[in-house]
Amino acid sequence: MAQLLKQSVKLALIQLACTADKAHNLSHARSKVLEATKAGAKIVVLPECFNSPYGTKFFPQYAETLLPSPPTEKQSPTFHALSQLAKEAGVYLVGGSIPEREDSSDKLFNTSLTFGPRGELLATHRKVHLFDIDIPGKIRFKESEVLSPGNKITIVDLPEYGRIAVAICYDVRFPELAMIAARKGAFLLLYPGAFNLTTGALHWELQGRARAMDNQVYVGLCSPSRDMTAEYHAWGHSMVVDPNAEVLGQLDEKEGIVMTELIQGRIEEVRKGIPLETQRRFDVYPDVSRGFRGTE
Ligand SMILES: NC(=O)CC(=O)C(=O)O
Repeated sequence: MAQLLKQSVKLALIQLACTADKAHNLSHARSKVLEATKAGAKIVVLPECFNSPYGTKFFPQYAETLLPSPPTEKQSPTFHALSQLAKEAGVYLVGGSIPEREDSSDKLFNTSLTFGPRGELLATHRKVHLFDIDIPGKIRFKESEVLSPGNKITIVDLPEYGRIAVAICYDVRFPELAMIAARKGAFLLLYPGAFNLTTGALHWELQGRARAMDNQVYVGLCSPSRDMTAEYHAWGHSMVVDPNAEVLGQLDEKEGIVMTELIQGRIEEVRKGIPLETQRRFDVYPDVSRGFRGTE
């Protein structure tokens, strides 16, 4: 039987120090991506909102227009910078996320662009679940005050390696999305994300490990580093989890790169030991995702 990951591959998560200076963020991201690829990474991930501060008041100011695709350099300098960088480095680049403005509707989205090694755009994911929380005395954040949600699950085929899924931050809290991607054959679920000091300590690692454990796939969570002078304090702790829910690598709150080898055959090994796939009882829960098995 074909293995989900066609060959072992090095994954790098760049926990970038993100500032209010977009041009600086882009050139800094470039140097870190090149550092990771020189060390052998073939799939590289940037954090959520890597080229702007994270906050509803910043989204309109930093938003770029991505449609019609490809946008002009003026409409989206980030699109062009990421495309050129993926090509220069010869890697699959999951470009974190950026605030996007859809010109036709004037709606804003939190959007992730994935490029292939020839600089070609492979996928666009608009954050499906907006980060709306209110924990008294701790944190109130309402993305929906300015953002609109995306409406699709994003699965990307990397011909040499297999299938990955890309979603953004709060999306990780919704197991349905991860489950469907895994049933469709993804070997890796990637979440550019920016949890905070309240939810990060409680749920960041738990969410990553839970999605890996439930689905027996690799999971990567990629955060900005923490800046206590910024308005939003990111949790950091970018991490890679293996299909047995073991943490393969995790940073602290400072800037850095998590480099991990994803091993061909590991998913199948874990699934052989704990064969959830063949033990599911669709007769007991026929409405749950039976139709999502297979590769289409
Ligand atoms: N920033 C997010 O989208 C999500 C988050 O911080 C959380 O779920 O907690």
